[in-house]
Amino acid sequence: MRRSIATVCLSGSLEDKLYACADAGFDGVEIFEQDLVVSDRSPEEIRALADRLGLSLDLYQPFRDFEGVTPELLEENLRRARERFETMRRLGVDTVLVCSNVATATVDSDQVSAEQLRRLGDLAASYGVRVAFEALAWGRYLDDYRRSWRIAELADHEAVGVCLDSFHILSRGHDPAAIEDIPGDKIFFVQLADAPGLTMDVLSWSRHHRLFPGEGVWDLGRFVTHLARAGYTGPLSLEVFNDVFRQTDTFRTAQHALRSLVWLEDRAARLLADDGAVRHAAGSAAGSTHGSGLERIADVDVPTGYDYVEIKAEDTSDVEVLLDQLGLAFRGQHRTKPVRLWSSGDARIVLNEQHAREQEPHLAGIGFGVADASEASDRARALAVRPAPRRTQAGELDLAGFVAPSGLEVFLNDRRTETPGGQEPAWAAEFDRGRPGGGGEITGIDHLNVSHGWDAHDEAVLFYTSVLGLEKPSVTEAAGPQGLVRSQVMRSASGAVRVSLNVAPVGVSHPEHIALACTDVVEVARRARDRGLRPVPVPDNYYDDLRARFGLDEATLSLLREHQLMYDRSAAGEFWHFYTPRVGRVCFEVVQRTGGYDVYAGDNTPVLLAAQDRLDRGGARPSGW
Ligand SMILES: O=C(O)c1ccc(O)c(O)c1
Ligand SMILES: [Mg+2]
Repeated sequence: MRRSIATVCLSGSLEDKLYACADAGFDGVEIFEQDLVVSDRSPEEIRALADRLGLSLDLYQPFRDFEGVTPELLEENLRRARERFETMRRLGVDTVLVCSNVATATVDSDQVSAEQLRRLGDLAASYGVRVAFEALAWGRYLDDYRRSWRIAELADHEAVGVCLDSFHILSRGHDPAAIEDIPGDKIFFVQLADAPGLTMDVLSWSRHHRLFPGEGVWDLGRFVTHLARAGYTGPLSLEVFNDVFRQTDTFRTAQHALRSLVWLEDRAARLLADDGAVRHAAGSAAGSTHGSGLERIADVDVPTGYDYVEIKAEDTSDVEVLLDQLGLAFRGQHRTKPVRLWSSGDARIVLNEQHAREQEPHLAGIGFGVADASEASDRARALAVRPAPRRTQAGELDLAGFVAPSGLEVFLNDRRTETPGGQEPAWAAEFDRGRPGGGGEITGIDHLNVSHGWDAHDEAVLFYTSVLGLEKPSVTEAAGPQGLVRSQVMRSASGAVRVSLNVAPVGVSHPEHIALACTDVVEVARRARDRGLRPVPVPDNYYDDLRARFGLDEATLSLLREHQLMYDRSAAGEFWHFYTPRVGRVCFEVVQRTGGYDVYAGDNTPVLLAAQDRLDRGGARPSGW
């Protein structure tokens, strides 16, 4: 389907926006009126630029407060409309979005609104313009798309149809299935936005918090299937009012936006195909995706586990001290690069000193095991993800790598070899001169906690959703001394891969951590202490709180206190864990899950943040203590 975007989604001047949309690969744009009003380019110049860039101008919007008014006001509104149609003629745009009256409506009547829209339709037709009527979620009388369609139907004018905007429909909890009752050719335009699940007034939610499809809580794939079944063939257009995207780089945001549409089309096409298969089995011929115009891309190949985590620094020796204390073994040095591998069980940590001058230790890459790396790479390429540069020597495995938001490199590998200790990623054979893999208590990587700036978080959510097929079960918030840290947990359906995406407070380099799974956290902590590790200290107040919350016995509490362990419990099981101090920007967490405990001890995060802050300040207290 044609891909379009409202200029209101992006930062910059109207020309900047057009260049960025064309560069990202959009087919067309909606001109948000204010973007034109504040521009020093004439409508003719904008039209010529769009033409040169190969962009169609699909919609002019919004025309406000038209229907449900007194006869005197109607005449004034028609005069306003004539001026706008004049502008549209100069721009060469043939569809105007008219949103339901929020300010001046005094008549709550389908008949009256329909008659007034018919008058507007007559005027519009004389300019060759079509009117797409949109029910705003906060319209004075009209806030439901089913009613806007009823009114457009009553208006019974070839130049009057509806505009459907997923935000207004889904924010009110209205069932989108009734879209299928609207003839496709009367749906004149479609606007798409996702949103976070917030409880607030719909106007503020809409104007500040909309997200690109795939980044929020709504099933927009399903929404698009209703449009396809209604027979809609016009553009799918993003209309995302969002305070962050109004500030981020125009070109980057346009690319990010297009990725959301590519993902959405694929998802909707797959849902249609699945529904079609069901209908087919039930004996009906309907439901084929043929003709829906929705483009499918390569299958998603959800990672089956972590191959490795890469830490990069000019000097990684402090990290190696920590790994040794935790019981991982030095597996070897890479044959041709200043790269070293440490491991225990399936926990593989790659330490990279290549091209890392003056860099402190930080999380630089994640390797995932996938079933078919070439298919997974095709998908990433279809989603226009930038490939990661990699220098590979003859005889070395050429892993497919991609750059995730904030520069983290994600590598995908499907080549494994049998070793005496079990299966291993094939690239591990490129490391030698070390000891065999440790078979200690550490068994693998439990989860990763990665940080993004406030301006890259939503893009990161979309990356892990669209490229790797991870789900986003929950959002948590933890208060730290330097600000609130918001975390979006992303995980594979099996739980084998979990990545928690943190939004760091502005100006704070929030620690990233690698959580290692183990079979006996007390033993790991004991041995680490014998080897000189001082875990992140946990205050006594925390243990008092644990006693109050869980009624733990004194023996358990003193064991926890002795090893500076933290604890959590759910109906399904227990979670025991501790953190190492950080080295550069990274630290390690060691975790032991028992039973079916499947979350992340979110209540313990503020304890970590406060303790880490004390360590960063060298334990200094304000003077007077
Ligand atoms: O917030 C608004 O006013 C507004 C304007 C035009 C739209 O299409 C819309 O969905 C919202
Ligand atoms: Mg809209």
